[in-house]
Amino acid sequence: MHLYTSQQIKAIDKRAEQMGMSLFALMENAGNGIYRKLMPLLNKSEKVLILAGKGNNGGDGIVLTRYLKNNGNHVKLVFPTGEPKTPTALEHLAFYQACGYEVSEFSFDLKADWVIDALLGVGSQLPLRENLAQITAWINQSGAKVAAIDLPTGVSSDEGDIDEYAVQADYTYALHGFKPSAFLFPSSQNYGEVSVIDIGIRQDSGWRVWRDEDVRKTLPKPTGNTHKGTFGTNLLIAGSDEMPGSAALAAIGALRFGTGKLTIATTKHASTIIGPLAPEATFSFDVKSAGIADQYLSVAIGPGLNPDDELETFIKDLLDQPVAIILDAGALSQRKYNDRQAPVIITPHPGEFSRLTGKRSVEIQKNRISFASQYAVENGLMVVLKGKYTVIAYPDGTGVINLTGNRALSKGGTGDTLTGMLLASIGTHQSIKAAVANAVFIHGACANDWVKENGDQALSAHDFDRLLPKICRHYSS
Ligand SMILES: NC(=O)C1=CN([C@@H]2O[C@H](COP(=O)(O)OP(=O)(O)OC[C@H]3O[C@@H](n4cnc5c(N)ncnc54)[C@H](O)[C@@H]3O)[C@@H](O)[C@H]2O)[C@H](O)CC1
Ligand SMILES: [K+]
Repeated sequence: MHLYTSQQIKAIDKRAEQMGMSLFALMENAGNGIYRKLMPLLNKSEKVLILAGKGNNGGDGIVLTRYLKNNGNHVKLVFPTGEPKTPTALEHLAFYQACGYEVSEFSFDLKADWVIDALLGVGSQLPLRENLAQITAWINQSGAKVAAIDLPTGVSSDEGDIDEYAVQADYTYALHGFKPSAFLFPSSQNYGEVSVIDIGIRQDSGWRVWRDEDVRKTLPKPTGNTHKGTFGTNLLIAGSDEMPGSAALAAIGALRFGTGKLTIATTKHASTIIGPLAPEATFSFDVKSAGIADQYLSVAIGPGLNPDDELETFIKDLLDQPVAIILDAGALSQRKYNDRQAPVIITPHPGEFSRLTGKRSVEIQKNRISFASQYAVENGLMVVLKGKYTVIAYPDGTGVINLTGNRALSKGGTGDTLTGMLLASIGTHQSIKAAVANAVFIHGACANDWVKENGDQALSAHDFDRLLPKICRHYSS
């Protein structure tokens, strides 16, 4: 479940060849792997049309055709843009023909139940040239089920850009690993259901998808030997007279995700509203940044706070303290993060990230992974870039993509709950990377559980109060 850019794939192919694994063998593994995934979906009576391009993506299509023919499926191989040009695709074509199999003429009158898009892969450069746009437009209106090899033709590999006539796939078989565009916008919408095909090379990417098994492996198990002080005291600086609820929602997230002791720094008025919703918390009405590290294990600041000069000065001083800090909402602004040893985590949604970086939200959505990673590395912090496919970028250049969550989360207050969960999480986990990824994963998993029985529009952030106990139990048992 790793991610690779087109450049990385090219380097991997080269290295594999130097190590003795030929491109011919990799292409064989690719075509065979796709065949195995596709077989259970295909009905023997269905007609399959393989559209192969001139590069190695077309070569994968040639191998797939051979396996389908060997199996007795109704399958035609066509080269709508001309015969293959790369040496490896030509070698596979020669073997295909030596097996006694033929290449058919392409025509817009061909009919099929399945179209396999083997036109362009990671070697593609947008926009579509020559007659390709005509062919992809024909695929999209053919009414056939469409499976794309590696990526849908007309979709960029590493960015969210798509050609106007990009293939709209039902299934995409990504080779060796996901390409970034599977999790970017609008490109991800062209992929359909994506799965990764193992082509026999070791996985070595610094970026991957955070999966169920990662959560089960890293989520702390109850040891029976803990007390309220085991995980230290967490400090939540949140809530104002006008926005007391944000602090309450963050407190629910923290308390339900493992905080042993929680102190909330807020206004007296806000405390009267927060108190009944989070009676376990204690309050501080005059918090000072000096000495915070001696009293608290970690600090989250921002939900329900107004971004003003006073807050900015406070945060600057806070950043000098050797304590883990989570910055959200009102605490997110453009600033310098001088060399700090203790971790900083920022949790912007694309609009907030746009304010931090000066980049437009559409550009951010097209490049969520690379922009988040660049910001994390340059500033030495962790970025949780929220939204569908939340990106978690670590300061060492690695990162993970989270796939849990759904539309139900697009509600005010759910982000506050996540901030509280992150605050609790970094106190209970051994690894801070896993702490952040698990909080994001479980937060999304709560929303997934919610929509099993409820309307997505009906989720409110305070529902996490009862969703979290169930979902935590599910992943820690
Ligand atoms: N390690 C792996 O993952 C392996 C993947 N394989 C497959 O190989 C392709 C990449 O092959 P490559 O030959 O580099 O590129 P393409 O097949 O994507 O196409 C290049 C071909 O297309 C022309 N072209 C590019 N852009 C356009 C455009 N916009 N319009 C028209 N024509 C275009 C270009 O000029 C070239 O002629 C990868 O995706 C996998 O499918 C290997 O099989 C095994 C190892
Ligand atoms: K393709």
